[in-house]
Amino acid sequence: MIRLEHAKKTYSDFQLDCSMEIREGQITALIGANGAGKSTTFKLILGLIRPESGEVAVFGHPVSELTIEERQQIGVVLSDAGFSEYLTIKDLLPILEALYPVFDKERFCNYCERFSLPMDKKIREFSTGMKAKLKVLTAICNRDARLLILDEPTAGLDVMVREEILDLLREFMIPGDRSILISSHISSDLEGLCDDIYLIDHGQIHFHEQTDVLLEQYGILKVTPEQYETLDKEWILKEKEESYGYACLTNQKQYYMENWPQIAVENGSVDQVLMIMAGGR
Ligand SMILES: Nc1ncnc2c1ncn2[C@@H]1O[C@H](COP(=O)(O)OP(=O)(O)OP(=O)(O)O)[C@@H](O)[C@H]1O
Repeated sequence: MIRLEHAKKTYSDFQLDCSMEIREGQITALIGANGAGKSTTFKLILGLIRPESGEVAVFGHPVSELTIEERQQIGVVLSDAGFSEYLTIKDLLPILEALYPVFDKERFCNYCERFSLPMDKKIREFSTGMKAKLKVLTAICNRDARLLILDEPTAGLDVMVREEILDLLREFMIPGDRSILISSHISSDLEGLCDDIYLIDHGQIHFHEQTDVLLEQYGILKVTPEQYETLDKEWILKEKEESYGYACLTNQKQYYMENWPQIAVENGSVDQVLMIMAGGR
C-alpha cells in the first residue's frame, strides 16, 4: 500500500532517510521519540512535502500521481491539525459532507452517539480525549477509506479512551484488504494492535520486525560480567551495561534458554526491546 525507499528530507538540523513498507491487511506502527521524524515521514507519504531524493509510493505509484479517487481512499489524522474550535459537530456535518463526497454521515452520527460526543457543544469545550475521538471518527467515516494514516492519534489520552480508539481501528480492519499506518512515541500503546513495527531514531529506521516474531523470539538476557564472558554472542543484537552486568537483546531467546538455563531471560516487551535497540551498543 505504501513504500518508501530512502526517502530523504533535510531541515537545518535534521535529516530524514526513511525506507519502509506498509502492506495490505496489516497495521504498521512507526515508533520514535519526540523529534525522531514520524510526522516528517507522514507528510512525505501524504505529499505535503516532497522528498529531495528516493521514492515515496502509495497504492503502487508516486504520491504526486495519485488520482482524486485514490486520495479519497486515504483517511488521515495529523497530530498538528484539527477542527475549528468554534464549531460544534452539528456545524461540522455539512462541511464534512461538502468536503468529502464519500463521507458516511449516518455512521459518523452513530459513532458520535456511541462515543458520547455531543452534537451541540463547541469543540473548544471538548476534552483532549473527545477531540482525539472526533479526529479518528472523521478519518474512518470516509466510506471509501482503505488506508488510514494516523499520526499519534492516542497522544495524551487515558487508558480507557485509548482502548476505545484502538477498538475502532480493529473494527476498521475487519474487511481484510485495508491497512493502517499509525505512529506513537509510546510503544506499549501499539503492542496489542500492530502486525509490524518500525522504530525511527534521528531520522533513520533503526529496527523493523513483525510484532509476533518480536514477542515470540526476542528476549533480554540479564547476565553478570562472568556469565557474559561465557555467552555465545552470535545471536546478541545489542547490549547495554547495567548495574548487575549486561542486558543483552537477542532474537533467539529459546537458544539461550536451552543452552544457558542459569541465565535470567525476560520476554521482550516492545518497549524494552526498542529501548535497548535505541540505546545499546
Ligand atoms: N518545517 C520544518 N522546518 C524545520 N525543521 C523541521 C520542520 N518540520 C520538522 N522539523 C524538524 O524535524 C525533526 C523531526 O520532526 P518531526 O515532527 O518529524 O518529529 P516527530 O517524530 O513527529 O516528533 P513528535 O513526536 O514530537 O511529534 C525535528 O527536529 C523538527 O524540529
